[in-house]
Order: sequence, then structure tokens, then C-alpha cells
Amino acid sequence: MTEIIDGNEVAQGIRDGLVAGIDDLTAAGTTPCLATVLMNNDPASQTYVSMKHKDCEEVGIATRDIELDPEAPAAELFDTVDELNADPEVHGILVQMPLPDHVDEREVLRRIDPAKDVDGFHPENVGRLVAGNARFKPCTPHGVQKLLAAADVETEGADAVVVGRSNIVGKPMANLLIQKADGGNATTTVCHSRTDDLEAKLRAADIVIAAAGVPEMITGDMLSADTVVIDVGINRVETDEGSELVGDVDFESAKPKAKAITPVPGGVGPMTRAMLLWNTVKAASAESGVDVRLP
Ligand SMILES: Nc1nc(=O)c2c([nH]1)NC[C@@H]1CN(c3ccc(C(=O)N[C@@H](CCC(=O)O)C(=O)O)cc3)C=[N+]21
Repeated sequence: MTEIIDGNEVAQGIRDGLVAGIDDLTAAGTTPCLATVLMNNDPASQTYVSMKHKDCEEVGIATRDIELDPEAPAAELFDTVDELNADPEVHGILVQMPLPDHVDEREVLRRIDPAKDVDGFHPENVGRLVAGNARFKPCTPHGVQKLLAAADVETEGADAVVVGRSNIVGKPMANLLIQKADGGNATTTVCHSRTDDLEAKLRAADIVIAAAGVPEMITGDMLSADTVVIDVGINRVETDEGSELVGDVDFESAKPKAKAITPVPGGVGPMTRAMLLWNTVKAASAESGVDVRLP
């Protein structure tokens, strides 16, 4: 029987596991605090940001909710980041992507204090991750590692195939999988839009991590039996009845081939949010010098 890996349940376990540390920090005078900055009018982004706030509230993390006019000059966002960097009560800063075209994303990421960069996107934190000395693991790939561990999937010695090479998922995912560490030690292949014979790579995989952003591009006939399939894709597609969320994997055809598989929604998405809380607690712990146990 194929195991359906329940991301909502694993994420709930992470949140529950964070509460004791958050309480300890709060008792010591440091309530962890996450600031979000939203500078777009995309309804999906607004939904994601409000889910992040709700998660924080559940576990006792304080929040700041900043919304900027998408038409505002880039300097307004830079000033906001500078203020949050300087605010001793703020431990984590998340600038929601995407940003308007007139704002240079790289410049924003460079501007965030690396000690508050709970997305793990600042070049210093990217460098540390690659060097095997991560401060903040990016939330989505970190969440995938936690899902694999929760499903008792051994990465050591496994052949892992990551489909997609983005800075936010594909690249950090591959970096985590090759680390000489728990959740790593996998022989890792990164596939992308220019890969020749993707199917041959997928068929040779023990673990497939789909993060290409192409709806249902991976179908069951492309997989070997007993593959572990992690679907990072979150694509809204139009249907006869309106619209629905689908992953990068065609769930119905992939499921019978898979040893274990994550659904969309209810798979990686909730884990991305849970690991954001995790990084915020880690940031508050580092800043305050109060050691806490992380789940
Ligand atoms: N600086 C920054 N950091 C991010 O981490 C970031 C971002 N910008 N921009 C947008 C993407 C997208 N993202 C999601 C996180 C959780 C779900 C999620 O929880 N999805 C649920 C519910 C989906 C739904 O119902 O809409 C699920 O898959 O079950 C989705 C998407 C974080 N992102």
C-alpha cells in the first residue's frame, strides 16, 4: 500500500514541538517575533501571509504585519527592511515574493540582516548552507527533509532526483541532500528544463522531489515502482468547476507506483509554513542567548 504522507499532520507535530521553546523564551523576556512584508496585490500571496500569521498566533509567536503599496518606490521597502533590522523586538523578517518589477529582489535579500533572514535567502546564508554550516535552512527544502524523516525514508545512499533548479527550492534542496549529515548523504541529480531524457533519470530514482512549477508534469509511467515522491509544486489550474490546486506530479497515476507520496494541498505547503516558525524560534534563541530545543 502506498503511504500518503500527511503534511498537515507532520506540520502540526512541528508546531506542537516548538511551543515549549517559545514559552521558555517568552518567560526569559524574549517573545519570538516574525515580521512579514507584503508588497503585491496577489490574492494567493495575501492568503499565504495570513496563514503564516495564524500559525504564529497558534504557537505564541508575535507578529508584525506590514503591507506596502505595490506602486510605491523601492526605497520604501528598503526603509522598511532597515527599520525591521534595527528593531530589537523583531527576530525574523519575511519579504513575501514576488515583488513588483521595479524592485530588485536581490537587493532586498542582501539588505535583510542575515541573523533575521528566516527564509534563508540572504547570500551569506546561502553560502553557509552550501558550506555545510547552515544558519537558517530555507523553509521548503527543510520541510521536505522533515517529511522524509517523518515517513522513515532513509536518504543516506539513496538516489535522489530533484526536478527544478530554483534558488528557493531546487538548489537548496540538492545542497541539503548532499550534505554529510542526517537527512543528507543522498546521491543527488538535479534535473531542469534542459535535461536530456528526464524519464531515464526519474526511473533510476529512489526519491523524486518535484519542484519545477509545471502542473502535473510527472506522471506514473515515468516512475519506477516503490519510488518516494515529494511534490513541492503548488499550481492553481482552471477546471470546469472553477479552479483547483495541483502539484507538479499527477497524483492519481503516480500514487500506485509510489512507496510514499505527498498530496497537494496538504503536503509540502504546510511544512514550509511550519519551518518558518522553526527558523523564527531559532533566530530568537540565537539573539537572546537562551538555548531551546527545536523539534
Ligand atoms: N519570502 C517568501 N517566502 C516564502 O516562503 C514564500 C514566498 N516568499 N512567496 C510565495 C511562496 C509560496 N509559499 C507557500 C507556503 C505555504 C503554502 C501552503 O501552506 N499551502 C497549503 C494550502 C494551499 C491553499 O489552500 O492555498 C497546502 O499546500 O496545503 C503555499 C505556498 C511560500 N512562499
